[in-house]
Amino acid sequence: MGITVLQFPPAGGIGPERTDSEAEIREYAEKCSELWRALRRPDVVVLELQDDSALASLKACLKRCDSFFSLDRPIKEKASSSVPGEGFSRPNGKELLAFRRLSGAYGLAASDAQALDGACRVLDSLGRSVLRGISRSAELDIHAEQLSPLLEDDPHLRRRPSASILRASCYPEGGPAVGEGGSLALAFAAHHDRGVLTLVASNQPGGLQVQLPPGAGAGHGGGGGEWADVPLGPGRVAVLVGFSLSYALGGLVRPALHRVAPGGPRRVSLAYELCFRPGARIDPAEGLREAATRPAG
Ligand SMILES: O=C(O)CCC(=O)C(=O)O
Ligand SMILES: [Fe+2]
Repeated sequence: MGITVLQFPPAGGIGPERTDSEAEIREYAEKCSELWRALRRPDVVVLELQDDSALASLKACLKRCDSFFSLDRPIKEKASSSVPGEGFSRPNGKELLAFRRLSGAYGLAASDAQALDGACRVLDSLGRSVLRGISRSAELDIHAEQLSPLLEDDPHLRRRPSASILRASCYPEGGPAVGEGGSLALAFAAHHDRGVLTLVASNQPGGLQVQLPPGAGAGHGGGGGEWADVPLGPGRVAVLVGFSLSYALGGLVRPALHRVAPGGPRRVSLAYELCFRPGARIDPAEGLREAATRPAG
């Protein structure tokens, strides 16, 4: 396991729908295979955004979140929600602003809500293009839209809160303070996400880490339990596989164990957990029937 940095989706579009240049289609197909092979190794994929307006939305949203987290506590608490896990909260020693599209504005300033909504759109579309990309890889080769019906339709069309959620987090400098209670360490605890993919962005390069499986480290054949730094920063988005995708693809890709490294500077990040829609029927055997009967190669 390691880190693969990839320019995806390639400049100018999401795929062959947008071009009839053979060279561009070939480049896209190669990127799809690279993406799949990296996730399957398993590596963490760091996407380098080619779309300036997507890059600008994420950067701006991160800056807004940074300002929000710098406000006085009573102002932030106005954005608390009665819905568990949404709005502003302080779970386990970090500060969290969890935003579900169409769930409500959580008492946020309109411009903050707009910035979070914009980041959701960018990361949602990026997640979907990753799913389309891996489906189109020569190795997996299932229909490009096979996973799409399992995702939700635009929440604005359905007029119902999104299943996917954006978590803006602010981690304190230095990590959990000793003596403040054991639960504080949970903000920095290693975990897997349950969704399809989690897309992580931060204007700061450091902080996110993934755990290497046994044997993958730089040491003498060992390496289990070593943590690898995931290089972020403006224009970069890490793609972490969650349990739902692993299940839907019959275990062909594994969920990524990740954490935020304790002991670093104060850090603000966005993590968008792309989820299947509620009630989606996921049948890995059916979904992979064709792929499974094709000779490996
Ligand atoms: O803040 C990060 O870099 C990661 C956050 C995360 O893992 C999560 O919200 O599930
Ligand atoms: Fe996570």
